[in-house]
Formats: sequence, C-alpha cells, structure tokens
Amino acid sequence: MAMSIAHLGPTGTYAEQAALAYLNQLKDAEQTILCPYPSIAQTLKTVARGKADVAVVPVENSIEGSVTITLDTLWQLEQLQIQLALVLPITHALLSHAVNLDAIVTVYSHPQALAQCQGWLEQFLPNVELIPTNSTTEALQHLDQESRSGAISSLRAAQIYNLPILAHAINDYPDNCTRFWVVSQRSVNRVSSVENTHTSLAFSLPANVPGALVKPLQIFAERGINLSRIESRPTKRSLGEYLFFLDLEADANSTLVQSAIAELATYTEILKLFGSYNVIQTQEREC
Ligand SMILES: O=C(O)C(=O)Cc1ccccc1
Repeated sequence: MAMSIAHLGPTGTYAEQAALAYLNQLKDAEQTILCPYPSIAQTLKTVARGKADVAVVPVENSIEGSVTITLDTLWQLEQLQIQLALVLPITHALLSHAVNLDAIVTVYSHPQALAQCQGWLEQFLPNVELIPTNSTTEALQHLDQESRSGAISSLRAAQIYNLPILAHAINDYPDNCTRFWVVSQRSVNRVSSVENTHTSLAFSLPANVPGALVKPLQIFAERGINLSRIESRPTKRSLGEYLFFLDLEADANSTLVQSAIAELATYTEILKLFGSYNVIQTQEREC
C-alpha cells in the first residue's frame, strides 16, 4: 500500500532513522516514501492536513526529557492519534572539516543534541559558541563553508554527507535513548486486534486551586493503573497555568481505562486522548 512518512529533515536525522525503523515493521512497505520537513511542528501539521499519512516525531529523551514542541503541537492539533512508539539508541558524533578539536570555534546542532553532549562540550570545547539548529543534519549545512565549525550529528549522517568524524560517542551518557511517536490522523473506526500497552492523554484543569491535580491522579491509582510519565506544560494563557500530559501503562479500550477516562472528564476542563499503542525497542539496546 502506498504510504508517505513525514519526519524531521534534511535526510540523515535521528527522526529519519526512526522512520526507517517504522518502515521495517510494515508488512508491505514497497511503495512507502519518506518525506523530510524542516521542523517537528511542520511534520505533525502535514499529517493533520492530510498531506502525509504518518509522522514520526521525537517525544522524549532518556537524558533531556520531553521534546516540548511535540507535546505542544499535538495539543494544538485536534486530529492526530499515536499509532506506535519506537525507542532508538542515540550516539552522537562531532563532524567537522577542522584538523583537530583546537581549531573549532563554533558547534551547531539540534538543542536536544547540544544538551545531551553538554558535559563533553564543557570538557573538550569549553570556549566554543553553541548554535541551535532545527535538526542535527540542518547543522551540517554550515560545515563546507566554515572550516572551523563542527556539528553534532550521527555516524550515519557523516556517511550520507561524506563528512569527517572528529570525535565519536560524545554523548554524556552511553545509554542515551530517544522515544519517537508514530502519529496518524484519527481514524474513527480504528479497531485494534492486539491489546496495546500504553495510552497517552493530556488535560487542562478548570481552576488552579490547592489539590486540583490530586483527584485526576487518584482516579488511576484507585484502579491500579500505572503512570509511566507525567509532564506539565504551560497553557500559554497565563503564568502558572498548566496542561498535564500523562502516559498510562494500559489500553484505552479496556473497560478499566474507559471508566477512568469517564471519571477524569468530570474533573478536567479540556481532555484530549492521543491514543493507545505499543512500544518497540529498536536496535536491541534496552533503555
Ligand atoms: O535532529 C535530529 O536528528 C532529530 O531527529 C531530533 C533529535 C535530536 C537529538 C536527539 C534525538 C532527536
């Protein structure tokens, strides 16, 4: 079946690696095409507008935590649903035409990659200017013109763009992993034959009062539903007002979760369900 997969580009990003891992899971991937987009928000909006079938977006890193633009955009767009989560091990390299580390004055990369290597950067390149880019491979566009610049990207990207590797495995923690979501348009009749292990949702609360979050959390505790993540994001309406993003270790199709969600709706202002899905660990390393 012909299918288009949107991901953060240009080609060679970790998101593209995750998209390829997703493609490998498909039974019939013959006519599947990968479509790179310049930002995570544009990747998600493309699917919401029906211009691509699925988006593969980073959502959380084992060191740096949430990719907030993914959560914020998913909250804003009504029509999207998570189909699958993929966990990818991430190993960063410093790519550059410079002869050695002493020659480097600037390092470009995606903010998550810069953050995941901050200890290494402080130790080996304490005086360089760090410049954030939309993706790790967008950073590579500077290297041919700027011989004293480096970019943090993957070994795969070094191979694709034929760029020299100045240092490798520069992430501060070796077990660096990123979780990606495969997201599609909400299909009303999606019936899953297998039980899903996770459900993601988000809500805002009607009033910022003491204990306002206690009841929503109790609903899950009372039913023995484990939460694997809770994240707050500003509503952007006023300072100190938050949205809460929850991942549950349960399937929203179960009667237990359905009753929890029905009760949760009575305590929330806006409640959004992002779907139930399974998690696949890729390339064998456990995170
Ligand atoms: O920029 C990329 O290559 C991405 O896919 C975003 C990202 C950056 C760093 C770690 C994981 C994902």
